[in-house]
Amino acid sequence: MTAPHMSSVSAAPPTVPPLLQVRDLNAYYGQSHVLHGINLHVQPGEIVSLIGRNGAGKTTTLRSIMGALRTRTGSVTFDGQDILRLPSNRVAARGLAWVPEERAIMSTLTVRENLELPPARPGGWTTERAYEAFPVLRERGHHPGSKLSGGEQQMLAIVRVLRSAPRLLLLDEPSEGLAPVIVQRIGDIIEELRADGLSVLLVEQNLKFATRLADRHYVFVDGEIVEELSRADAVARRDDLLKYLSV
Ligand SMILES: Nc1ncnc2c1ncn2[C@@H]1O[C@H](COP(=O)(O)OP(=O)(O)OP(=O)(O)O)[C@@H](O)[C@H]1O
Repeated sequence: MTAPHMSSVSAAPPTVPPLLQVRDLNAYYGQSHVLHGINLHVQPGEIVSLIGRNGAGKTTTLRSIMGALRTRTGSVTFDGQDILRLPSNRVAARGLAWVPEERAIMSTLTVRENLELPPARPGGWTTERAYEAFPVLRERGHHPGSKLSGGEQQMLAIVRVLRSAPRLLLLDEPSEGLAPVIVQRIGDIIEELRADGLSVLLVEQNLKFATRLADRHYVFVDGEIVEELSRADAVARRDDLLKYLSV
């Protein structure tokens, strides 16, 4: 592997202000310093991926942005407003929605109850729209969340947060452990969301999925970003990226 370096992204510099801007983010679990000066941004309507092997700091970055991890320093702005000091419920109220790796659905509630529980906002997804996107959820409407397959749980976890009409969706490994046909369908929905103007920050270890969807990629190694790649760079440097992901 070549020495880590920041490659220049071939896309033109952004002409509109970023929707999300993270500057010099450092995060800690107790005495353990796990993020070391993370700088990244997401433009309106952009899909950006965070890639890197297990433990590189991708999930911690999402948790830090959402305010689920409070022990961090630096700057996080959303639509030009500082959100670093806000509790996570107020971060969500600004228009960020997070689907964690463990798919936060209510296991004892039915699919329909899961869909109807989050507060609805104007422009947010209705239950009918969720059923149109993933018809299997309509078939499973009366089943408890605990009885769903992994793919069905992932679909439900994504559509239930869309009820709040977020402007930025943070997805943590949405393809993990799912059959290729389900991964394909989730990718289709993410592309539809982007077409509707939603921005997405995507943590992925599935390079095929990440390179299909993302406009730009940040490569994480040991709590730092060592590369920023455009869509074209990521395709051309696929073998290097696979090395970053291998254990
Ligand atoms: N709750 C925690 N307490 C202490 N250390 C943690 C905790 N969660 C994560 N870590 C450590 O922080 C570092 C970054 O982990 P993080 O989960 O952000 O990595 P990741 O790139 O998302 O990988 P993964 O795909 O395994 O989640 C790792 O060294 C991990 O062991």
